Amino acid sequence: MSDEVRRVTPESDAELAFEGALRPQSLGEFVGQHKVRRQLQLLLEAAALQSRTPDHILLAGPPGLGKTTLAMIVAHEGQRPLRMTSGPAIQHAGDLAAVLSSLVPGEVLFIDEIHRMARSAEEMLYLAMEDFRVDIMVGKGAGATSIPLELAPFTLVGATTRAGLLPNPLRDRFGFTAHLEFYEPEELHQVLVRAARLLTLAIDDDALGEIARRSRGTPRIANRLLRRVRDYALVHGGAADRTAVRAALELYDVDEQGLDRLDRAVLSAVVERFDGGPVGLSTLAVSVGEEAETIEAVVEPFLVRSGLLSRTPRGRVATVRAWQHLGLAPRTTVGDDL
Ligand SMILES: Nc1ncnc2c1ncn2[C@@H]1O[C@H](COP(=O)(O)OP(=O)(O)OP(=O)(O)O)[C@@H](O)[C@H]1O
Repeated sequence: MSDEVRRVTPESDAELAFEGALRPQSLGEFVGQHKVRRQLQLLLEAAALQSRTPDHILLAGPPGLGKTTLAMIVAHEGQRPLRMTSGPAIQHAGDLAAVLSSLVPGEVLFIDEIHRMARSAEEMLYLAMEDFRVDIMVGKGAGATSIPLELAPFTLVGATTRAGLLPNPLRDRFGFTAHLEFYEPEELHQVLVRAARLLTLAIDDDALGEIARRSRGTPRIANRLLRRVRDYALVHGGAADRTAVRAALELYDVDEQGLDRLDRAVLSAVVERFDGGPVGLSTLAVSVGEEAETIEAVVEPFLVRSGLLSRTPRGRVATVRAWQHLGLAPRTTVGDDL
């Protein structure tokens, strides 16, 4: 995985521990995503009333929006054990069989980055999700036989940054798919108020508002910037106020709209090197020295949502707002109306 993918995932063990401490434990504590929360609540309550395992759940959306947190909440609210693994850790059907066959009744199985699981394992998962059964192949060639193995009923919670990459048969086996959206600044403000309280951090409300506005609509980034501002105030011996936020965010290359270095590199490439576009994803990725997957799953969703970039059938196009954001006069040819 590239550096920039890691950039939006936890950066270190310290950050993992920090995230763990701030993770909401219940749907009531989970900020924002109102529709998804109500839908999940209904699904969990219905399952509880019927004393059965909740349907399988697919959580889709950019990194850091709360997919892992929601998986933990599903387990916690239903007082069920949770097993966590990830697509890249399942490279063979046997890896999955080992996990599935050791689940206890009612367990929640969380598979992060489920789109990166091996194809052979995917096929095994279809049957497991539908019938709580797998067929284990024993032997090779003409003598190979399959032995059916009954599984304990479980709830699969899959997370993906790229729902479009999942094969339809897999997608169809989830009883519920939640598309997580970027958070509004007011919602991130609430996330930060809660984090500051849990960390017993003295920081003024204005400063929290400023961090919320510049956190790329992402709770993980909001919490991370809060830490950087805390560090800044600590080292400079001043208050954690709006001035400290501005100075800290400038130091970490976060601009007024919350764009970071890579966001701006992509935007500048489309505008300056490709004259506003359209430009294809792979050409764009090469020109900024980044993996296409990172651009597509991490950078673009936020630029599109911010009204700075458009995806068209012919490629990526910078909007008028993008030119303005970079302090340039918009060109006056095709694409300006986008
Ligand atoms: N709705 C929310 N309310 C409060 N905190 C949140 C919320 N969503 C996420 N967070 C916080 O943001 C951090 C990242 O969340 P989480 O790990 O669930 O994201 P993710 O979508 O699973 O990311 P990835 O795809 O990289 O695994 C956690 O510390 C979590 O506490």
